[in-house]
Amino acid sequence: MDAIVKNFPATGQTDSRPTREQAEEAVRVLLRWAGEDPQREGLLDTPKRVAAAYRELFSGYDLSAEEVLGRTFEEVSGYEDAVLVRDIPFYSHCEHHMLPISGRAHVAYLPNGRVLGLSKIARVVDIFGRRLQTQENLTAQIAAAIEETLKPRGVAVMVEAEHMCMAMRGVQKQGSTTLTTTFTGEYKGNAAEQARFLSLVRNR
Ligand SMILES: Nc1nc2c(ncn2[C@@H]2O[C@H](COP(=O)(O)OP(=O)(O)OP(=O)(O)O)[C@@H](O)[C@H]2O)c(=O)[nH]1
Ligand SMILES: [Zn+2]
Repeated sequence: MDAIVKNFPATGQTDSRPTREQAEEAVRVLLRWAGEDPQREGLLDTPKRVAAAYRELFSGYDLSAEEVLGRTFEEVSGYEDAVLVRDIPFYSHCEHHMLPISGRAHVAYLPNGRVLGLSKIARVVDIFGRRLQTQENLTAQIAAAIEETLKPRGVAVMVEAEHMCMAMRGVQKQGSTTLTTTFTGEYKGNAAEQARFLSLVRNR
């Protein structure tokens, strides 16, 4: 849990960040490492583009899930059954190879008098997705962020994803997906609630 909390809210270390020029130089080194000539015309602007793309792909370090989830609604007319947002698409990058992970997250919670704006759940998936991740940590961080800010009766998160480090290289198994789940509160140890979550996710 410590690792989860440490990564939350944000870990944007702007003080120790290299300059854009240093980042671009690092891209030139990797281009040479790949066997390319960074001075080739088609590659001249590539370091600049890659540095900019990195700011976008890893923008989750500059965002705080706590801030995004801070606004909750209390007027819910006594609604207390599960709220499920399923099929939230996301891209992330594995922390082992820095290669893409693409998948879908399904997030449910049991309200405790307060609910979240639905888009905020998808935003939280993006905040943690746009960091270097393992799928296990991504799943646990989404659950922990909702648990700690909304304090619902329980949270259920399922992530299904394909890892390019397993598809494009290494063991080269295209199309295999990894499934991870985290359950907190009333979902934890409650097989019936978990089964209901899984069937809501699965039944179209
Ligand atoms: N648990 C977990 N493992 C991951 C995730 N993303 C990638 N991996 C795995 O991390 C492992 C890293 O293994 P290492 O043996 O250190 O690295 P490697 O030699 O590049 O491994 P191979 O991919 O088997 O070639 C691999 O088995 C990857 O499939 C993830 O989200 N969760
Ligand atoms: Zn990997």
